[in-house]
Amino acid sequence: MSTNVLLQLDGVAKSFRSADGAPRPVLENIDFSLAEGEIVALLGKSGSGKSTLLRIMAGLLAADAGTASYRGAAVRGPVPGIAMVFQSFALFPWLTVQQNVELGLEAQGMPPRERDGRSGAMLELMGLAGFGGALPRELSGGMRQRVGIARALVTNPDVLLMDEAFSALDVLTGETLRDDILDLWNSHQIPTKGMLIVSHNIEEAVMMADRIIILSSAPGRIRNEIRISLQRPRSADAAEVRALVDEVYGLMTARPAQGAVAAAAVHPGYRLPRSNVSHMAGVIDLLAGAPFNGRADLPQLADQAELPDEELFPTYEALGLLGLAYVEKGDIALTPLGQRYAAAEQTLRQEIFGQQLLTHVALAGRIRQKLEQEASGALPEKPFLDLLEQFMKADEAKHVLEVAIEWGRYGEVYEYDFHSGLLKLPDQDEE
Ligand SMILES: Nc1ncnc2c1ncn2[C@@H]1O[C@H](COP(=O)(O)OP(=O)(O)OP(=O)(O)O)[C@@H](O)[C@H]1O
Repeated sequence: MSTNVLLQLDGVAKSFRSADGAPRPVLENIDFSLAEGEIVALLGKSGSGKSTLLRIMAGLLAADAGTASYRGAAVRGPVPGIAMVFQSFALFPWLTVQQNVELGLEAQGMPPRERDGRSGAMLELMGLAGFGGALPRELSGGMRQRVGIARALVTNPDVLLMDEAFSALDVLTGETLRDDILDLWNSHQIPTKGMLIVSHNIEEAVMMADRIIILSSAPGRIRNEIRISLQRPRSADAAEVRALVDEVYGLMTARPAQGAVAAAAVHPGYRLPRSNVSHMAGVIDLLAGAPFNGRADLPQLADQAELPDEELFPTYEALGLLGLAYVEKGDIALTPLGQRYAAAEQTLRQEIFGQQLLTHVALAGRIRQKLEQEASGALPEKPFLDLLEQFMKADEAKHVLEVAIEWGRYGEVYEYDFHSGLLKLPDQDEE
């Protein structure tokens, strides 16, 4: 591998303002480089700043501190040699496939005939021959993302940045597209020299990357780096691949204060993981039963759970927060309380859950306390949203409150009226 550096970040930091105007650090002290010949995957929890980092690299966003450079020159805006593929495809619906693909070439001032030749060749390479005249809505999700990738690659970028490019697609379509891109890369049919991919999918990262970087959250910092020296193409079933998936699982789910001892209450502005109660109960039941009997290797559990990593990680985190299970060295195990939950019938399950929620999730405790202080036992959700917006964007605050409401209703800690948007103490009369 050549040591020519394509992208480099030195001491990069970025904050966004929260609703009350206070800066909220999202990235801190990031040193990173992407060399020629490398594919690097960036993993991290939702909100750890992966997209922000990619946008800084692409010149779409300025860092507050530190520098971003491309081939030694500071990045101060979009750079012609760097192309990006988005999860949402980001196609113009009123333009044909070919017109979408040619956008970047047009911006470069390329004459129509040359554009036509280039886009035609790229459409063919991406398996889209014959679809140039179609509109995006006439295509399947997988085909649309092929257009997104063709649009990025048609400019012959030196560096390709992919932000969860496959996660909106069904598993098989995503894997096929990923393999196609790796084929193009391995066979040098594209001139791209380096790729940086953001993913939620550990297997995808292990299958593609020469290096995996794991970001910690709030603020995002580089927490781990794993080098992978396996030849591509790799087989998902190869023992080395499985071992790496295991290792990365372990690193991703490691919490600083973990173990059988339940964690302290998380801050009221903590981004509660988006896990629903049925996923949590499902994972507990799976873990408690045979063959796991209380402890499982994470990838094995993932196989059995039939849920994608995006759903499982928040669930592991939620179970950890609530002291029902913990993750350790690539395994997940039930705590004694988690065992009790697994053995209990519904009412006791809800009681255990509610108690843990009040003890370990400060937001739930706060809601309950404020409701108890109200003569009517009811409050609008607004003050709680305002509280959360001190720590996160409005749409995230809404999601976090939704999680707290779902968990609180299950644990019978408080009620929520979807019509009035009022939080209430549980109806005592029904007991
Ligand atoms: N323009 C913005 N204004 C305010 N806050 C922002 C902005 N863009 C991102 N953030 C916040 O920065 C944090 C990191 O966001 P980012 O999208 O980079 O995370 P991510 O790791 O890519 O998350 P995900 O995996 O969910 O896509 C989040 O808390 C997000 O709300």
